[in-house]
Amino acid sequence: MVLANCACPNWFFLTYGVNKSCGLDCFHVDDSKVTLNVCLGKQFSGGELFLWGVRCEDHVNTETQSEEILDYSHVPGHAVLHYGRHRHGARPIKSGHRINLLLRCRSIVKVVWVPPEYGGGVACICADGTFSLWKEVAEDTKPLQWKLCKGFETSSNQVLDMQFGVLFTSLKLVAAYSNGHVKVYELLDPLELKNWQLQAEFQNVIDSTSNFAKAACLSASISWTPQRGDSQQLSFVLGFNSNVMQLNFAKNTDEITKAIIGTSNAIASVSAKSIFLS
Ligand SMILES: O=C(O)CCC(=O)C(=O)O
Ligand SMILES: [Fe+2]
Repeated sequence: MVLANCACPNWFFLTYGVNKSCGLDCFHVDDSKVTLNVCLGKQFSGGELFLWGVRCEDHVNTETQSEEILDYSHVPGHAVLHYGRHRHGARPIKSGHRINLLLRCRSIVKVVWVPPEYGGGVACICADGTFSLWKEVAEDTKPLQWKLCKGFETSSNQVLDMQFGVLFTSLKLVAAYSNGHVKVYELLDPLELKNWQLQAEFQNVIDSTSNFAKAACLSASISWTPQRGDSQQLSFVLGFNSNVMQLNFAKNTDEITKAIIGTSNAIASVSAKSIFLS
């Protein structure tokens, strides 16, 4: 199983002809940070690429301003590089055939299986710091495919690490972000991998960042503590590396943040080292 070719197809060829084109109905955003679209040939007319402005996930269907509209006629041997979130599509081919190489830059840096009792799926962190959940779709005649279940909103912060934690019937997911925040999500419906609720959010370097306002995390590593007996508490340790030397040195012992996650939603107390949910 090669996930890179399924969940985040990095590159593929497109062939369009008069009866096979993308058309206005395929107006879309790509599942990538940036897309490189190289026209390889051959002879064709029509098939222009139209671009209608960059939008975030929540505003993908908002109005287009006239100054945002850009029509580009493909030229064999030339390439276009655009943001994945730049809304775009291709007009129908009027004659001939067009072949393009599409390279979607969104390589995977980490995959984690969803615990088996919650179905076959994986979480992916991509090199651009985005983070999503994918489910296997098996159809008899077709090769195994991966379908996007949930893309987590990361704003301009990158996800550095994530891990699942299982507490009785509840599935939790903890993610560490480049701005030093840690988010704990809970799955609301065990049968619906897309329904997650943010249960807690905290700063993992809470004392230190007030002194170093611009501190950011460069890497992080999370591990859930093995559960003992029938303990009703779940905890994890988080190690991180920040861009502020003093944080990594002077606060050496604070690099490990320990969080105790109980069964309900409220944060009872927060300190540099411990988060208690009760
Ligand atoms: O046909 C084109 O040039 C654009 C195709 C495209 O945007 C895509 O496949 O994602
Ligand atoms: Fe596209």
